[in-house]
Amino acid sequence: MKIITYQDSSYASFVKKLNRRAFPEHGVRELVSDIISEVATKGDEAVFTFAKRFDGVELTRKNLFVTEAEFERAAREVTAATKDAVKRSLANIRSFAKRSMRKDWSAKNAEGALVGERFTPFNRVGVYVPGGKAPLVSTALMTAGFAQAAGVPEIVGATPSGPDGSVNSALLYALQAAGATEVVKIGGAQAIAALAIGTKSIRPVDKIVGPGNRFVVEAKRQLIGAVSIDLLPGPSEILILSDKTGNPHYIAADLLAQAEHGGDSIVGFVTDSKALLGKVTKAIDAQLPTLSRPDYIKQVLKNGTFLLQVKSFADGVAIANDFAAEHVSLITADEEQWLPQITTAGAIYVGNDSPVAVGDFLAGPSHTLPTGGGGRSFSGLRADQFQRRTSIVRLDKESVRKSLPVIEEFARIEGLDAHGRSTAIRLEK
Ligand SMILES: NC(=O)c1ccc[n+]([C@@H]2O[C@H](COP(=O)([O-])OP(=O)(O)OC[C@H]3O[C@@H](n4cnc5c(N)ncnc54)[C@H](O)[C@@H]3O)[C@@H](O)[C@H]2O)c1
Ligand SMILES: [Zn+2]
Repeated sequence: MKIITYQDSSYASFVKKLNRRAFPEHGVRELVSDIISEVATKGDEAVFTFAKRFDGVELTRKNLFVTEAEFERAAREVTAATKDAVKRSLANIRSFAKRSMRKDWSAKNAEGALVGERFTPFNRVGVYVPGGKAPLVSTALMTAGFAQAAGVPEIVGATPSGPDGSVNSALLYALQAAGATEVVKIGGAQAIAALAIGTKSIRPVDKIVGPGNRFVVEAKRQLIGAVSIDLLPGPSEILILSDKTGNPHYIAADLLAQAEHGGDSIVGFVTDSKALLGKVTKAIDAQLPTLSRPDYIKQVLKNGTFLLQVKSFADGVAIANDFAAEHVSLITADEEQWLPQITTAGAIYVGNDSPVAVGDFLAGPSHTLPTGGGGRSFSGLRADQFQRRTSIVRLDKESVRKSLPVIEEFARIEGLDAHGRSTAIRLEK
């Protein structure tokens, strides 16, 4: 853990680095580009080769997709408690999704033409569910669940299988409950490429959503155009910003929960209270031995964790906006003042009693959120991202008459006679 205060000489340069931009890593960019070319030229065969190389599984056209029998077995194996948890989480997702969906509208413009927007669900989307480090059952709900709520008829789940070709039962159950109509047992950049470009066995999709490791994220970035995507959600992260009213035990617990994601996760704590910083440090040490993924946690504590003492709470807010964290926890006596000022976070958890874990699993908004500084330009996954928007325009003679002088002027400036003519002709007897 890096502990830094505003009085340290390294403070300024450390804070400057927190203002990040997500750039693709050099080696990853080339590797992913090669994987995409292979899938584009060799199709299924390339997919099978990479599945063997990276996931150690022998795939063929026969076992590439989850079968009906596998879905049935999963539903038998899953406990009633799991089914109930999935059901309750999906209920919150659906009601959240319903509210954030965009609705058709129409209105008259200044010339009296009818203009409006119509929203229709995408026909076929791919939902990537990471499978490398943990069976992310909740991620299946937090992606496919929104596509389902938006009325997408074909939802293709993709998740890497284990070396024996199986997929975790709870994950399969959740995917099906959240509306997946097919599940293909592949992961990594090759899965994204296959979904975007299509192979003999895998029909291409129109849009790909969902988080993943650096290979998955980079593949989504490179394939924009072939498909649209949601955002580039990479390794999970948290920034907890607290004044002296923060509960150190709760804060430590949230930091450790985030560290549990392992890998390149980033965990930050920012406070203007020296006393709280000391208490949080102690609480982390006290809680750590009681947790079950010590290796992942220790790795993140070593490489991706910082505790920062700022001079004023306003400095902390500025840092939070620069850092643009996936999750921000805001704990302050003056919520009314500070909450509106945090504008780049994927999600904000407010107050001592709002664990990020509840947002991960149950609250309603998708936990698929921008990371790596992406929060400055992207928002988290929402139901309206599964709606295609089409604008609609209808004129009558009267609105054509009122529009004509403006059309003719633009036609003249741009040298596009036929444009002017196509409008004027409608007023001829
Ligand atoms: N931001 C969010 O909303 C959010 C939500 C959930 C998970 N996540 C993140 O998603 C990530 C999941 O990563 P994961 O690794 O567990 O699962 P993953 O499914 O994303 O990646 C596993 C796949 O990567 C490929 N791969 C592995 N090593 C490779 C290599 N050396 N070269 C090329 N390809 C390789 C393999 O094909 C494998 O199938 C984590 O970082 C987690 O924090 C983010
Ligand atoms: Zn989490």
